[in-house]
Amino acid sequence: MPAESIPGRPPAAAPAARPRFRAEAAALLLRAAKPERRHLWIGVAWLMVAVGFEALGPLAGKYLIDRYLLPHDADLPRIAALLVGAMLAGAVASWVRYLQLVRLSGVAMRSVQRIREEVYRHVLRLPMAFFDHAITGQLVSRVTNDTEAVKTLYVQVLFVILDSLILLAGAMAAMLWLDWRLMLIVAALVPAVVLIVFAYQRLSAPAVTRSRELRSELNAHVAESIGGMAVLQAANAAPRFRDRFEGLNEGHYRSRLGELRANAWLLRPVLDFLNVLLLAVVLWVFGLRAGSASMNAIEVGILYAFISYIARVIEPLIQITMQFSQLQQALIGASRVQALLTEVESPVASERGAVTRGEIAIEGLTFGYQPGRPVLHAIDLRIPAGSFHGIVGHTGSGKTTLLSLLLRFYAGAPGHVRIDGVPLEAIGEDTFRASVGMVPQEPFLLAASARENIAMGRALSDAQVEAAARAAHAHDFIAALEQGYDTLLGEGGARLSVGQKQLLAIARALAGEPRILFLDEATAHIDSETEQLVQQTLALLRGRVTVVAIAHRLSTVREADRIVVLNHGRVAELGTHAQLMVIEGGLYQRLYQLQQLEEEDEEVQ
Ligand SMILES: Nc1ncnc2c1ncn2[C@@H]1O[C@H](COP(=O)(O)OP(=O)(O)OP(=O)(O)O)[C@@H](O)[C@H]1O
Repeated sequence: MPAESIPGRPPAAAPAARPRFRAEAAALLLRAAKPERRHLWIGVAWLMVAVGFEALGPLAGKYLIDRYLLPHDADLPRIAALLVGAMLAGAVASWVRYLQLVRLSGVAMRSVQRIREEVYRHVLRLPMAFFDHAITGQLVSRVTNDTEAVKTLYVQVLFVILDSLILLAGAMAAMLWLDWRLMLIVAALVPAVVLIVFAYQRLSAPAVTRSRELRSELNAHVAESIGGMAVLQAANAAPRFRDRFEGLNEGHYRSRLGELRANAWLLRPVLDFLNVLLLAVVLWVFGLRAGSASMNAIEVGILYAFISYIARVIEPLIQITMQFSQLQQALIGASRVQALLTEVESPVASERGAVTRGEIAIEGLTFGYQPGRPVLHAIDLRIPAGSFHGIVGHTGSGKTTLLSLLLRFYAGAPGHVRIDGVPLEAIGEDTFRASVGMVPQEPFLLAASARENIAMGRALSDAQVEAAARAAHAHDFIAALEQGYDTLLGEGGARLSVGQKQLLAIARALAGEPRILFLDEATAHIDSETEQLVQQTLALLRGRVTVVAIAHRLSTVREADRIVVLNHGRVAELGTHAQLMVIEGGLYQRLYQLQQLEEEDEEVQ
């Protein structure tokens, strides 16, 4: 099978090339270092001091040649003082460079830290609709790799460029002072370098963008393969996944190579050639002057200084051009981070409303994931505080969608759901989440201890955690683990059976002492005996907690105060088990009879 044939994965978004994103990315990079202004200035000051000390070397050399060597003036104490002075200047320059590096690296690291936190906080506030389309590996890549762009910018790009510019300015000023005509010849280098950089950018930009995208796709592919390893192996899909990985990896290698080629052809060699050319021109000019007999002893010192300075002009220019590749990468990384940051967060509700009793009123609720394709149609439902409601219906009838709306995971039509008379969207986020518990269809467990999984970061005492586990009938199996509540459960709770994970998820929801509890197929994976225990738990909550439970297994909701039967997104039937069972040819009755037949079949087998 060809490498690109695994379906279901959209290509990585590529906002990087658009100028608006570039400008925003640059703004993001600058914003990251804003609180560090003081450190930035101190770092730049150290940089200038270091460059100043470094510039003294050639001047000392020129002075030595002109003043002592050519006139054969063997004033040893003075020569020694000059040499010691030059060495001291070098030592001071090295020390100040160290101070500068520490200061500026600190700025860069803290900026990365800040941006990474900002991105992660933002991801936590994104609406669930975003995650319907997001690809985990790519998101991870944004938060970890792309935020590093900031470090590259500050440690490598800006300061190398700044450093080089200061060196360049220093060297040019010194040359201007020594001989302005020669300085003009050297200055001709600058437009040549600008041209080279321009050509480099044109050549390498597509490769840089592509390699970033492919790296993020590689991450996504690895994350997806590891997440679905059991299915992947069982479906013998490993060869196809391997082929796709190798295809991506090959693409990544090629785009990196394209980038390196542009680097290797354009930057260093061309600039090195210019260096040689320039030296030749300067020597030629000196040669002409010697020929016209206007050269005197002083000019030899100037020649020495010039040759030293040309190296000092070429090196910063090479450094500056080399940084453009890094700058390119930094901007592309930053524009990907910026694209994520511009995703609209879930609206923050005011802190006015609160859940007091737990009464839910739904009126005319219509909702669809895509415009014009409703999944729920004009739902009307009153769920009194403290009651137990079951939701049943065929696969795809909209049960989870209804629960997701009640949980505020999606912004449904505002004003159609009220809790205790307050519109859902007006209840403060913290109050809402503290009052509403949820047991999801797929129990999600952290790679942490059983205790941490129940507490989920809430300040709960050991006694509260244990009480919740007992109520959910999870205490016995947790206590039987080798370190009881402190046993690490492995990634995704890999150490537990699916049924045990469900019980733990129920314990977690109960530990928050919610006013309203939503369960989405919480009994799907537990045996009948444990299911009865869960039913007892739910019965105990009656009157205190409003329970809304989706169940495929109808026995779970048999005792509910009312059962809502959904059919193609509409409430088809509503009533107690007994009331629904007498609707001749009714949906519930049929579902119930079918399930009983299935159970009988299982018993016979
Ligand atoms: N995130 C989503 N984006 C787009 N469509 C969705 C999304 N989630 C569900 N749907 C669609 O909405 C409809 C109702 O799905 P929902 O998950 O609510 O059904 P359900 O009754 O809970 O099914 P099940 O019993 O299988 O869990 C389905 O047609 C489904 O394809």
